[in-house]
Parts: sequence; structure tokens; C-alpha cells
Amino acid sequence: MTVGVRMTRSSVHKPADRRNKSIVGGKGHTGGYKIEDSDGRHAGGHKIEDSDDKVFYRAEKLDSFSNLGKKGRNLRSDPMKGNTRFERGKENDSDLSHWRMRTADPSKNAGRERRYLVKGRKEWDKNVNVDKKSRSSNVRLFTGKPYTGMRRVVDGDASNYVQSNGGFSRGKERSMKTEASAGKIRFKRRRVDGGLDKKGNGDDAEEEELEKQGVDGKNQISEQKPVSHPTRVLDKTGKMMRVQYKSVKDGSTETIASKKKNRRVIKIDPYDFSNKRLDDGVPKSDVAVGEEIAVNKDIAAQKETMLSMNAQFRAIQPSDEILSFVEDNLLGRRRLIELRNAGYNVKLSAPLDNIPFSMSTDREKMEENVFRNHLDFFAAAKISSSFPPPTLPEIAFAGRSNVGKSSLLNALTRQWGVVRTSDKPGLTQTINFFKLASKLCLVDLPGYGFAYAKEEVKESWEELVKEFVSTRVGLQRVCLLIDTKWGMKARDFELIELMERSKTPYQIVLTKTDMVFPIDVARRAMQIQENLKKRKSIVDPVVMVSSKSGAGIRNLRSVLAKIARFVKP
Ligand SMILES: Nc1nc2c(ncn2[C@@H]2O[C@H](COP(=O)(O)OP(=O)(O)OP(=O)(O)O)[C@@H](O)[C@H]2O)c(=O)[nH]1
Ligand SMILES: [Mg+2]
Repeated sequence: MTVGVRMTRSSVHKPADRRNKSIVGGKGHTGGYKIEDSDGRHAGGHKIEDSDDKVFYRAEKLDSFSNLGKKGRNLRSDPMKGNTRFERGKENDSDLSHWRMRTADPSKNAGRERRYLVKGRKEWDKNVNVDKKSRSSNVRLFTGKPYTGMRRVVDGDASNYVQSNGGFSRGKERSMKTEASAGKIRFKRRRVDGGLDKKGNGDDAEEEELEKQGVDGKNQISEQKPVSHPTRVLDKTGKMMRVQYKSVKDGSTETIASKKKNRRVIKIDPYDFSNKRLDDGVPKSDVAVGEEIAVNKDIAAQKETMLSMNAQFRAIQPSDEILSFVEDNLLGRRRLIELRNAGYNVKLSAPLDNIPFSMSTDREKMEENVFRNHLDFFAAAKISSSFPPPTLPEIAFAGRSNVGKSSLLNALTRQWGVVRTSDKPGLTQTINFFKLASKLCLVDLPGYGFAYAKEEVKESWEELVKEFVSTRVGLQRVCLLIDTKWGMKARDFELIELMERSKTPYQIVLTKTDMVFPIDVARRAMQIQENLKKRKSIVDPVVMVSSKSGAGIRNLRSVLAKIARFVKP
């Protein structure tokens, strides 16, 4: 026999001649269903009015509740599944039926729930007057996830209990729940699981037990035990949430101090070497703990320094000269409309340095001409002995890997592709020599710092670069490229020191200015200018360029072209 109160209740309310009925979805059926008896005769439908039938329908719903939404859909929308039988009683064997809710008045919601069963969504307005609330419940029934929370209402009369597994609305029933009834239900559940079946009449046994517990048959409470509810409250700081327990007694609430969880203390026998945890880590000595604290302090101090460095950078006030230069040359991240208005053809991919010549002064036009010559690659060197003879004035481009050295050579000469570039740091691995007619030699140096290459290889590049910038005869200028976003790093300073010692003239070029805001370009230029103020071999000013937008390139051309004109090899 199936165990469960639901089974007991349904058999109480179901007329004997209506047992073994089944729900049938007919072909072409648009929403409802009819009920047949075992001989296939029509035994009900949505128009049945009498109270027995209501109860019967309610019983039907309770049986098939867990599949109701699915059934409703199948019945409505899948004509291919016509005449599918959904046998009532199948669900009674499921665990769900053991946990269904009981309501005090079986006929109270019968009408509404009958609609749930009988009518499809499209059928609502046709035969039944439905108020808005019920209607929305119905929609939810077919479209939403069914409410599966357990609610129990007890009116004290066990003979009237009917089970339900919750329905969709949270109505009066919930407020009717008392502590006593909660206790009763808890007891009831135990009985359902345990001795109900054995005793045959679960209700009698239950009532006996309830009486023992002090709950009489009319739901009067002879003794109330305070039950505590967890409540979340904000901490004094207003941030943390603590859990407090409120006890409910005689309608008044009283707060109990938050309960601390007792942590399980694991005792480890220090002499028990079979315990793996002891072998896992070396116990920390006082020295080790001290070191750890020191390291943590270091990290905190570093963070503070980083923050203050950022703050310091933001506090830099660029000179008017630098600010106006940034504005005039459209340096920094700009909107396309700004570039277009300034005469740039924004449709060109790179470089955008295509301002018509009429905008340049005569002098600038003349100076730029050297960069109009064809750029020819003529030598590459991995070691100093393979450097070509210094027959031309040379301008070298040095800097960290990926800073944009090769791109700048292309931008200066407008000959994209002659010098190979890559977004992967470490592409240029040899010193590459390029001729601009017989007037100037541009030298592309390998980068230093992070690169996709072995450590020893990177060290050899760095040595080669250092040797080149400090010993090369005919080297007129080193353009030291600095990423505007990141500024100068330790290796840049190292190279500067070297060039200072060897008295090699160098000039700072800020690259990728299109990646930061104009004000930050100006701040970076100002910062570098201030930091390197006392150096002797530096050539002013700090030049700012973007090989991508072409901003500042023309200015750099005019600065470098002087070398070609005035220096004789
Ligand atoms: N947004 C922006 N990207 C740039 C600029 N200049 C170069 N790049 C990009 O930066 C990446 C590196 O450029 P390269 O010219 O190869 O850099 P490099 O300094 O020669 O690098 P190595 O040869 O590895 O030392 C490429 O993806 C370029 O497209 C610039 O002005 N703006
Ligand atoms: Mg390169």
C-alpha cells in the first residue's frame, strides 16, 4: 500500500464510484480535459458544479500537481499526443505525495484550483468568470516555475485534513501557521515516515501523541515553547552583517545575543609522526614569522609608494610651452572629428601624417626632404665586428622592447613595411642599418627589457646596444624612445648613464602618445624634462610622437633633419 496522508485524504473525499478515473487529453482539445471512468464514459468536466465534484477536482490536482504544468502544456499544445492518459494515482507513489500540504478547508480553494486543472490559459474568458488575481495565478501556473515551498495549515481537526503541496499564492494560510501547528506538523512528518503505516490508522495515533505533547484536538495551546528565528542585523560600522536570534513569546520579540559557532578543535599529537599534517609543512620558527611580517610590510610600503607615485604623477603641472605643443600637434588620444578638422585623412590606416605641404613653413618643407628619400636596408649586425664602416651621419633608435622603434622609422620615412614591426616584444634582434639616400643612416637597435627570447640572448643584445651607443664613431644622435604610458624604467636610466659617460648626444622621444590623454602626455614630458635636467649630453626638447596617428612626426623630422644638413661625415 502506498504510504502517505495524501492517499488517506483523497480516498476520504473521493466518491467510491469515481475511483480509478483518468485524465484524458482529447484530440483537438484546446485547453481543458475531461474525466473518464474506467469504462471510458464521461465522468466529469470543467462544468461540474456540485461540491463533491469540486473536492474531486481538487483531489485530482493534488494528485497530479507535480506534473500539472507539463500536463497542461501537453494537453493544450501537442495534438499528436491526443488521448494520452495520465493515470491518477501514479504520483501517489512518489515521495512528493508524502510531503504535500494540508489545508483546513478543502472546498475553500476548490473553485480556483479546479480552474487550474480544467481550463487552459486561452480558455479563461470563455466559460468562467475569473478575477484578475486568479488569472495571473493561472498564467504563472503554465509559464512559471511552480512554487514548491511547503506550507502547512492545521485547523485542529485531523479528519478534515486535505493535502496540497503549496499552490502558487501565499495567502492567509501562511499567517495561520502557529508554533504549535509547526510542532504538530513536524511530528506528523515523522509519523508518515515511520509508524503511520504500521498502525493502520495514522490519525488516531497522531492525536494520541499530540495530546501527550500538550496540543489538544481543537488546536489550543497549553504550553508554548519559545522558538528562535535568525535575523540579520547590521554591525555598528554599518558594513558587516551579524546573525541574531529573536525569540517569539506571547507575541513579543526578544533578542538573544548572536550565537557563536563552536569550532571543532583538532588536537594533534606532536609525537605522532604518522600524522600527515605534521609532515606537510615545516613548522614556522620565530625567525620565519618575523621575516614574513617584514615581507608583508615591504609589500604594503611598495603599494603605498606606487599609489603615491600615481598621485605624484597626477600632481605634475606641465609648463605652458609643453601644453601648447601637445595641443598644436594633436598629441594624446583624440576624437576622429578633431583629427579630421585638423586636415588629417582619418581613413588612412597609418600613418595619418598627411597634412598638406601648404601648411608647413618653407623651412620645414626643406628640412623634411631628407625623409622623402627611399629607405634602404644595407646591413645587420649581431656582433660589433660586423658593424658597417661609418660613412654617413647616424641616428640610432634605442629603447625597451616593443616601445615602437621600428614603427617610428617607418613613420618618419612614410615607408611602411621596410622595417619590420610586431606586437610581440623582441622582434628586432640585430642592429639594422638603413640608408636615406646618401645623406643619413638610420639605425634600428634591438630592444632591452622584457622580450620573448632567452635571458642570455637578451643580455647579448643589451651588451651590443651598449657597445654601439658608447663606441660608435659617426653616431650623431641616439633617440631614446620611452613609452608615454609607462615612463622611464631602470634600464633606460642605465643607458642614459652610459651615454653620459661616453658623451653620446641623446634625445628623449615619447612614443605611443595616442594611447593616453593629452594632459598625461604633457605631464610625462614635463616629468622627464625635470628628471633629466642636470644631464649634459641630453638634447632638448623632449619630443612626443605617435607613429599610429602621425602626431608629432613632422616635428621629429625637422629636429633630425638638421643632423643631415649640418653634419658632414
Ligand atoms: N598605438 C600605437 N601603437 C604603436 C605605436 N608605435 C608602435 N606601435 C605598436 O607597438 C608594437 C611594437 O612596435 P615595434 O615598432 O615593433 O616596436 P619595437 O620597439 O621595434 O620592438 P622590438 O623590435 O621588439 O624591440 C606594434 O604592434 C606597433 O603597432 C604608436 O605610436 N601608437
Ligand atoms: Mg623593432
